[in-house]
Amino acid sequence: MRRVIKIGTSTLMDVQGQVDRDRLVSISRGVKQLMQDNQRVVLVVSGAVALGRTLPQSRHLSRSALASLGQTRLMAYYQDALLPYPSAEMLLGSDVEETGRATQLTSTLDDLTEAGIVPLINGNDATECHVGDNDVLAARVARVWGADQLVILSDVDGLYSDNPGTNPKARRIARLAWVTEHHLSQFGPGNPGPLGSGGIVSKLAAAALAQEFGIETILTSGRHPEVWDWLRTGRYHLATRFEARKEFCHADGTIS
Ligand SMILES: Nc1ncnc2c1ncn2[C@@H]1O[C@H](COP(=O)(O)OP(=O)(O)O)[C@@H](O)[C@H]1O
Ligand SMILES: N[C@@H](CCC(=O)OP(=O)(O)O)C(=O)O
Repeated sequence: MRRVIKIGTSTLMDVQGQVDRDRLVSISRGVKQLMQDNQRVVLVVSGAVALGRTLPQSRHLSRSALASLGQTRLMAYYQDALLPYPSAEMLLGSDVEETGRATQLTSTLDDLTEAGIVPLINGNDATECHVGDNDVLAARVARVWGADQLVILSDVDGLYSDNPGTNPKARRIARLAWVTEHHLSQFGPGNPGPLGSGGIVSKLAAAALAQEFGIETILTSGRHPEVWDWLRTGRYHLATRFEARKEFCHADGTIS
């Protein structure tokens, strides 16, 4: 089982904008359990900008400078928490699906995960800064690597009929077979929470990209410690499951 797991800023940080250490421990314990089950895990981790903001030198810095400042901290937190498994850092741009880059990325991810190393990926904010990048970046990595599943851990336990932060009557959608243009406009702009950046629309866009390649996406909250058991058993109690399309488009453009 190859999984790409994206962990949003809102999962790593608490409401005061500091790293939630208990949650970091719970996330890393879950990742280690998957590794012990011989599963291959690639993490796409957000939080560099938010961590950069916690530092005294951050005043007047641009978003990309904040990301560079916070990135070393972000890696240090995950690196420590994942021990004894070693981790490896990658900063990737939006061009990962270009042929030469995709081949190299796949073999790098294969080498690392075969050796029991956890790749830690973030968008390269020094050269590209797009809001909500990491949801879509995670989907691109999942496509290139041929992952079986994309998991998006956010602060919300799935896609709701409306923003659950502002509409208490919003209902969670447990399964979605097909993300369409209609969904993208229906849920747009999908206001992010106080710490996130892409909101629900970037998660839908990521799920749509994954679906195109026959990869299912699980969107749930990284705040539930039980998430890791759900991933191991395949029973997702509080989540939206974006089903993998039965018919899908291969990297060479053929449909089967
Ligand atoms: N229809 C919706 N369903 C679920 N969440 C929504 C919806 N519309 C807006 N949101 C908001 O999107 C937020 C998650 O996006 P974001 O803050 O970017 O998280 P992350 O940091 O995990 O990327 C949720 O906190 C929620 O308030
Ligand atoms: N690369 C940025 C995160 C960009 C992003 O997509 O953030 P989020 O919406 O919290 O997943 C950072 O590390 O702060």
